[in-house]
This record gives sequence, structure tokens and C-alpha cells, in this order.
Amino acid sequence: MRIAVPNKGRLHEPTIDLLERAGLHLENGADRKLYADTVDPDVSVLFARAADIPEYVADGAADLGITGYDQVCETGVETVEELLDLEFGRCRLVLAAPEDGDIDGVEDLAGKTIATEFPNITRDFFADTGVEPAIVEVSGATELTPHVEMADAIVDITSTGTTLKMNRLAVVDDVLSSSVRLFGREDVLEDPKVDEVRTALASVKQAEGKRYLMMNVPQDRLEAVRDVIPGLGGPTVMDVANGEGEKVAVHAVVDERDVFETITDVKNAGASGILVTEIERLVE
Ligand SMILES: Nc1ncnc2c1ncn2[C@@H]1O[C@H](COP(=O)(O)OP(=O)(O)OP(=O)(O)O)[C@@H](O)[C@H]1O
Ligand SMILES: O=P(O)(O)OC[C@H]1O[C@H](OP(=O)(O)OP(=O)(O)O)[C@H](O)[C@@H]1O
Ligand SMILES: [Mg+2]
Repeated sequence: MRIAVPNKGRLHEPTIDLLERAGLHLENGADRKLYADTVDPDVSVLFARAADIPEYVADGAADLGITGYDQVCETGVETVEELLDLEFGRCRLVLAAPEDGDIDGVEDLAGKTIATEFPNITRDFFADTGVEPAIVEVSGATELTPHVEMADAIVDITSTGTTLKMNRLAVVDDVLSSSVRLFGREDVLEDPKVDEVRTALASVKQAEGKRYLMMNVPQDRLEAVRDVIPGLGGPTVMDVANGEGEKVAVHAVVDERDVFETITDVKNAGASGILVTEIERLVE
């Protein structure tokens, strides 16, 4: 089983970090190498450009891929299936035009030119509008093109909006929302390894935003403590060694957002020795 992952750019680090946290540690993969092994002898990693990854998976150079949904759409590969939203690399593809120009809506683009790194997505977007602008494909610095009379508008990625603002461009319309996805070629989806990899990556996402709470509770306060824990399927209760049956240990998984309030609540309910730890992985 081979997974294609971004070799550079903004998606490289977070993808490697996710694989590591999922327990798929990379081995024998020095800088500039195209392949790396992982701790699992059946899983290897292929480093490729984010934009090439869907094609690599469709063609069989890799079986699974991790890259932006925008790249999967742009490539238009039909033999791959999305397996998991990895929820990073969130961005929007937007239609944008000069702030002080006269393009305020899609209809203003009739007979005009659009520059983009995403010609297929752009063509599909306009196919539904009845307006058919000319499309010029560029490979970067798209935001510059309206200022050098190459294009009247652009379709490009935005997240914070800083680049658009710096280039005095305003959003005219939304084209696509994207985040990083795990996807696989249809003919490998039955392989149990696919589910193993998916579960491992999902377990990291599950654990994010969750905390593990541990505390000691006198037997007679157990119900009161139980009542205030918003746990995942209820807390686990264990006897404490040398507690002489009077105290129990209560463990629970709670939402990070609930931790502050829960600590106050369980303390008031009679818990002591309260510990909060991060969770690496969580398989439900
Ligand atoms: N500003 C951004 N915020 C969030 N995600 C982004 C942003 N820019 C790009 N992405 C996501 O990252 C993917 C790859 O972009 P990135 O810039 O890392 O690669 P690239 O431009 O192809 O790299 P390079 O040009 O160096 O090969 C995009 O397809 C998109 O899914
Ligand atoms: O809304 P913002 O937060 O400003 O992000 C948007 C910018 O991010 C991406 O460029 P990137 O930084 O990846 O540079 P690149 O053009 O070299 O790929 C994208 O192409 C935009 O230009
Ligand atoms: Mg980029």
C-alpha cells in the first residue's frame, strides 16, 4: 500500500505530522527522496507535488493520496473515492476582481478574461452561469494578472484574505470550499490496509479537541460526580489500590471546551487529585 503525500509547500509538514501522530512513523526517508518506508512494512509513502497527487493515485503510482480537495476537483479523476476529511489546509477558491473596477457579479464577465491555476474548476463554474469568459492558465502569482492587463479577474485560493487585499482585489463569488482529504483508488478500497490507515488517521482527528480527565472520588460521591461529567459514553470507574474501598478512580474523555467547567463541577461534587491530559489517538 503506497500513500502519496505533498513533497513541499504548505501541506507537506502538517501531512507528515499527521502520519507520525497516527503511528505511521516514516523511516529511510531522507530529504529529497521520492519514497519513504513506514514502521508498517506494508505501507510506504511517495512524495509528490500536491497538484499531481490525484493523478498519481488514479494511475496506480500510489493507492491512497493526501492532498487538497481543490486539487482532486481540478484533476477531475473519476476512479478515486474520498475516504476522510482531514480538516486542515482549509481555503476557498473564489472569483475575484479589482476592488475599484466594474466587475460586481458573474454576469459582468461576459467577453472578459480570467487567469487561474484552476482552469477546469473555473470552466465548470462558468458552465452553470451561461457566461463564457476566456480562461488563461497561470502557474502562480495569479493575483498580479489583473494589474498587468493579462486578465480582468481571477479564480484563486484565499484563506485569510491578505493576498487579495494586498493586491486590491475583492471577492465577486465563491467557487469552491476546500480542505485536505484522504482518498483512494476504487480498486484498492477492499484492501483491509485501507481501513487501517483511515482508522489511524481518523483516530488522530478524533483525539484533537478532547482531553482525558482522571480523579479520585469517595464512593458516596460517585453518583454526584458521574452526573456532572459530560463524558464520551460515561466515565470508567476503578478501585484505587489502598483506597480500602472508600475511594474510586474515575476516568473520562471530555471535550476540551468543557474541561474548565467540568473541573469546577467535579471538585464541588467531591472529586480530588484531578488530572487532565492530552489524548494522542482515539478509536471509537
Ligand atoms: N492560503 C492557503 N490556506 C489554506 N490552504 C491553502 C492555501 N493555499 C493553498 N492551500 C492548499 O494547499 C494546496 C497546495 O498549495 P501549496 O501552495 O502548498 O502548493 P503549491 O502551490 O502547489 O506548491 P508549489 O508551488 O511550491 O509546488 C492547495 O491546493 C490548497 O488545497
Ligand atoms: O488569503 P491568504 O491567506 O493570503 O492566502 C492566499 C494565498 O495563499 C496561496 O499562496 P501561497 O502562499 O501558497 O504561495 P504560492 O502562490 O507560491 O503557492 C494562494 O495561492 C494565495 O495566493
Ligand atoms: Mg501555493
